[in-house]
Amino acid sequence: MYIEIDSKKYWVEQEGRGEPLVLLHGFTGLTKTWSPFIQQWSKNFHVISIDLPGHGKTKAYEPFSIETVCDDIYKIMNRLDLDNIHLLGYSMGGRTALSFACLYPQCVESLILESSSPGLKTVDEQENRRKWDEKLAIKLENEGLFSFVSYWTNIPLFETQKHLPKQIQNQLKQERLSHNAKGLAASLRYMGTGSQPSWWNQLEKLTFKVLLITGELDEKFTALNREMVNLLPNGEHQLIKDAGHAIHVEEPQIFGKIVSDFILHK
Ligand SMILES: C=C(O[C@H]1C=C[C@H](C(=O)CCC(=O)O)[C@@H](C(=O)O)[C@@H]1O)C(=O)O
Repeated sequence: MYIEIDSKKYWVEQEGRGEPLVLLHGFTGLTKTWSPFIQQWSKNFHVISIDLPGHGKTKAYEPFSIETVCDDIYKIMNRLDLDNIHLLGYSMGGRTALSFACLYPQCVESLILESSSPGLKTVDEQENRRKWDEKLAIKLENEGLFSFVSYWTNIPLFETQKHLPKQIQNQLKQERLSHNAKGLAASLRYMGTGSQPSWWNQLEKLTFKVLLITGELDEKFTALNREMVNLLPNGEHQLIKDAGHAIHVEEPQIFGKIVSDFILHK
């Protein structure tokens, strides 16, 4: 279904009954990212998946920011009459979920972050990252989606995905190719890692349960999350053996159970 927020149209999918579990995909992902888990999770939860701006069926091309997207998610929650949500985000979706949790902590029952971060600590790091994301956005606009997806699929962060069955790799590639260059470029410019606030100093204020999940082969985000968990009053970090950045793709059985058990307090 579409939910109109001001001039934007957010694509939102819902399944199941119970406590609300809101799912936010990563860069180049979409609601379909979560398809393998919906049947399992919707047995116990009211699962809500949202296409973030620049992705999937959501139509929101004017300038936005991670803060304005969080404001929109808050409005979507109100439209759906949702109270305290369990919020799960992967990578960019995790940065968005953590941003929402810092801006609207009263709305969050629990937070699950897969391979994500609170942003960059210094202004220099943010500026340098904005330049990197801008170069990527220009690459997208100049070379087109197919060329960008070929590049993106081959960045070192996703090296572990090369060991996945070809069918899974192709499915991922088709998901990335289902977008358009303009939307992904907007996402890089307006919701890139360098464009968001740093939430590092807010982590200690988050009193609800927070589960951090990283793959042991994803050294960068595992190191970041080891630092994050020490700042969270009610946090835990699960390290997934032999997995890289996209644990939900590489170890779906383990990932699906970890999320269910965490929310059900098992
Ligand atoms: C390459 C880096 O940053 C990117 C890595 C992951 C994020 C993401 O959402 C990727 C999802 C996917 O393609 O599976 C992305 C983001 O957070 O926006 C980052 O740009 C890095 O080394 O930080």
